[in-house]
Amino acid sequence: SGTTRPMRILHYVQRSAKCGDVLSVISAIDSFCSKVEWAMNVGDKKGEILDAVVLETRPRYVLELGTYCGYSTMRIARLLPPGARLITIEMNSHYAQVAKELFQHAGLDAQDKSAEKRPAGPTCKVELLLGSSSVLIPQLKKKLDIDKFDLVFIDHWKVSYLPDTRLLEECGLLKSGSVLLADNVTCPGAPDYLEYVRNSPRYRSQYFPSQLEYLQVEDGVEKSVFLG
Ligand SMILES: CCCNc1ncnc2c1ncn2[C@@H]1O[C@H](/C=C/CNC(=O)c2cc(-c3ccc(F)cc3)cc(O)c2O)[C@H](C)[C@H]1O
Ligand SMILES: [Mg+2]
Repeated sequence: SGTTRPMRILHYVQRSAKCGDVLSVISAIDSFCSKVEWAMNVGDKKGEILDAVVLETRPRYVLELGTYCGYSTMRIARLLPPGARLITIEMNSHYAQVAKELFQHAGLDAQDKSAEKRPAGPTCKVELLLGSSSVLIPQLKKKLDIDKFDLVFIDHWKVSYLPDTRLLEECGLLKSGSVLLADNVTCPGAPDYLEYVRNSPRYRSQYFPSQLEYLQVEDGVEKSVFLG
């Protein structure tokens, strides 16, 4: 069988992005996906909103739901100070593998946390967990010694945004001031999630209009601050 789209992205990056240069990997993915083959990365326009929220939040503990090829993982990781931890959850082993190889090319010290033997304590910034968020979220406190997340980037299946947000609340993984940033709240849309964060007294929500990655279609991201 042929190659997959994530593999074609990886091969393009390996051929055309500078090793160890995360910015050149990010721009190589954006040029491939705007000129050769569309892919569902958050992209450069919404990516700038993501960057601004990361810089404004200065998070020490970040969670990403839906790694896919790791494009947004790299956008976030490059802006984190040493000592910060970025946990990204991906249920598809092929996508997780491609993301890991992209992290390697970018020179991001990423660890596959699903590997049994792992060095004590966080030795690296990006921790890629293979599995479903609904299974892994309840295990994060115990397995990774994480108490609360300062920032959560939500970009997995759109029907899972709301149940996983409720799960994060129930597992006590959000503190007053925690920021949720959700991609695609307009296209493809996450109507039940939007209704929840915009009407719940526990969140202060704000919509950032933008465009769907690599296209002239309207999309946007929703930033919701948990009020405790
Ligand atoms: C238990 C399940 C939940 N738990 C989970 N636990 C762990 N990993 C999970 C879970 N659920 C999903 N994943 C992983 O996350 C990724 C999934 C990402 C999904 N993203 C979209 O669907 C999208 C669509 C469009 C779009 C726009 C316009 C169009 F015309 C077409 C497409 C644009 C966009 O920016 C988009 O992000 C990855 C593929 C998948 O394996
Ligand atoms: Mg998305």
